[in-house]
Amino acid sequence: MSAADTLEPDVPETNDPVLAIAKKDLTEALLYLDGVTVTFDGFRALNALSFTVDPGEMRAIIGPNGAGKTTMMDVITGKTRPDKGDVFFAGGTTDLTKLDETQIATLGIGRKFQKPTVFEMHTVIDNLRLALKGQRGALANIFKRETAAEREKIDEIFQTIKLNEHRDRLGGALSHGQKQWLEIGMLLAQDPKLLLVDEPVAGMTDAETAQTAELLREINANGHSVVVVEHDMTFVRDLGVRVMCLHEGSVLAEGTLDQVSANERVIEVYLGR
Ligand SMILES: Nc1ncnc2c1ncn2[C@@H]1O[C@H](COP(=O)(O)OP(=O)(O)OP(=O)(O)O)[C@@H](O)[C@H]1O
Repeated sequence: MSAADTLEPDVPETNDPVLAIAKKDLTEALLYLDGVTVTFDGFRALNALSFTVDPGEMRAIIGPNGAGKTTMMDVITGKTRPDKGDVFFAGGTTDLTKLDETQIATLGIGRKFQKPTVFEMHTVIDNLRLALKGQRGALANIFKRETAAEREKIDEIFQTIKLNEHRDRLGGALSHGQKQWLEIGMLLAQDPKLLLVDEPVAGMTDAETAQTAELLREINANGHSVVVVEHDMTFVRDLGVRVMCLHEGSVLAEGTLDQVSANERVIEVYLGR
């Protein structure tokens, strides 16, 4: 199915609820995965995976090890090509499976990997400067005077990630949690429409975990859509968002955390373990 086929305006009305949802979501969704299958040596890491993320939505994704969560992020960011299926962005206008990783990042999809990767030998503020100027590349750029707009943007990010008092410390001197927040700030410098965040609170203290939930809620309230993969259920509860449980490469359950946690299959394959 091509994007052009799917967006054909004269698609006849359908009584099939799945098709009806697909039709509605293609024009309204920020992200739309449709029947995405990824096979590694005959093993299906993703199995006809379909879901949507609305503009401005934050979605939590849970599921047992090997459920396909990382592979799903790899497909969205262009690292892995699906064998089958479509991945549309921005109301179905863009088929991400036709783009490479750089093009997808440029479209406004930012990804935070599990481990922090800040520049340890640079100050916190220089890390943000580098992220802001990333498009222009050269490391030497951080020594050039920033524009008023860049300064304003950096101040805005510091407000959000709450590291203002650590501006002049080296990245490497921050705590694990602070490094994670700095890296999220570095992604915000690129103004992503959609932020993919992989297990952000792994290794964090309880206080850092609670602060991370607050940070992501604020980022979401500022208009960024967020997809966050996480195993920590206290954190997922703090996020207070729609939850999707993946299992064997497909959606096993979707709804509020209470609804998903009460699902017998979710308890059997994941929560009850
Ligand atoms: N490059 C690869 N080659 C072969 N198999 C792979 C590859 N990448 C992932 N897999 C397999 O695909 C399945 C899904 O892996 P994936 O990493 O997406 O799961 P996950 O839900 O992110 O798990 P976790 O919670 O442990 O991170 C696993 O069985 C994994 O071993």
